[in-house]
Amino acid sequence: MEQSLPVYILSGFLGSGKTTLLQRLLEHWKTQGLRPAVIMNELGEVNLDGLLVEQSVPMAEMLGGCICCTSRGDLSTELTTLVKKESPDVVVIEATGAANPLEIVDAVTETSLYQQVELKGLITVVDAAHLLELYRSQQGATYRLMQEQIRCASVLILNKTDRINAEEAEEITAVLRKWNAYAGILPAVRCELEPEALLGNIGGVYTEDRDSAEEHVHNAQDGQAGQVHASHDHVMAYTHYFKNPVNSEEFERFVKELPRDVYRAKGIVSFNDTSSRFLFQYAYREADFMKITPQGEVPDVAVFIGEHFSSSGLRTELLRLEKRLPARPAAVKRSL
Ligand SMILES: Nc1nc2c(ncn2[C@@H]2O[C@H](COP(=O)(O)OP(=O)(O)OP(=O)(O)O)[C@@H](O)[C@H]2O)c(=O)[nH]1
Repeated sequence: MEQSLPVYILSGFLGSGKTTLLQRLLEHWKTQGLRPAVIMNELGEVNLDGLLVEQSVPMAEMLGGCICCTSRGDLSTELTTLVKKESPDVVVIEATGAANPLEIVDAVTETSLYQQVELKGLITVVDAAHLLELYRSQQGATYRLMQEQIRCASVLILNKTDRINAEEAEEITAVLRKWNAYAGILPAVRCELEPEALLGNIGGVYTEDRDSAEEHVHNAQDGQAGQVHASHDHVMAYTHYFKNPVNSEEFERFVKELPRDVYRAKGIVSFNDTSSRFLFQYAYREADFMKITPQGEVPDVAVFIGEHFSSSGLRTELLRLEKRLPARPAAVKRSL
């Protein structure tokens, strides 16, 4: 009998470390002589994470929206096309951090009705510090979405443990165990794990609360609270294309001072005071800048993802940094 194609879903909140893990998994499969392929979904209009994946890896991109919100058929079609065109040995679907994984599970299982694909597991990456903060405040749509991503995982990576202490690690591990009694919990920094240990730890995909999820979806359609599908309809993305380079220090300050409801940002920028271009990352109030020489034509662009933030406010600031708007007048002190 023809062997079925293993498919993994990578889930986890925005900026938790999914792409970091994806890079490790791809590396692992390639050293085993396998041909992995990726389906990447981004809320912004450009695939910046894709730049971090080696060009030889076949990739299908679904940009500008969340796969769990577009029709399931779209993902199913992408998967079918990718399999036919590239004949991979393994496929990873990296969902936007705002996606509800159960919808993606559905799309993959739908594909397996007419293709030899087998959903091997749903890996959820958790930002330990971010979850801990939300758990302590116990509210908000982000909290509910994280909870959902954790509940249906077949293995959980408790990532960014460098940002919490041992007691906090114990506290958050107990929370994960409470929400998901079945999945293995693997603590990590930068998703540094033995891929064998990770893949070996994957049980089946836990969809036992599928019925209650369906119920929630219907509730969402009825406009009631506590929805699953609509759990992230508050999430928005703003994509900014730069026409001019900006000053590196001013830009770093801008990133550092991003409003709190922007919880993820990333982009490629050219500075007028450095020779190289930079890939910048911002996740849960931590920023990272990395020199980059992108292959092919890649514009200078930044994507901001968050809840109900003012995209026009960000745009104005960025235009100022680019000197496309006059600088803000210095605050005038009132003299008595
Ligand atoms: N401190 C710390 N930072 C990390 C760790 N793992 C990843 N990061 C950083 O967190 C940022 C986001 O990591 P990604 O792997 O891009 O996260 P993601 O989940 O793919 O992000 P989205 O695709 O936007 O949802 C990057 O700047 C990483 O370098 C970790 O264990 N500790």
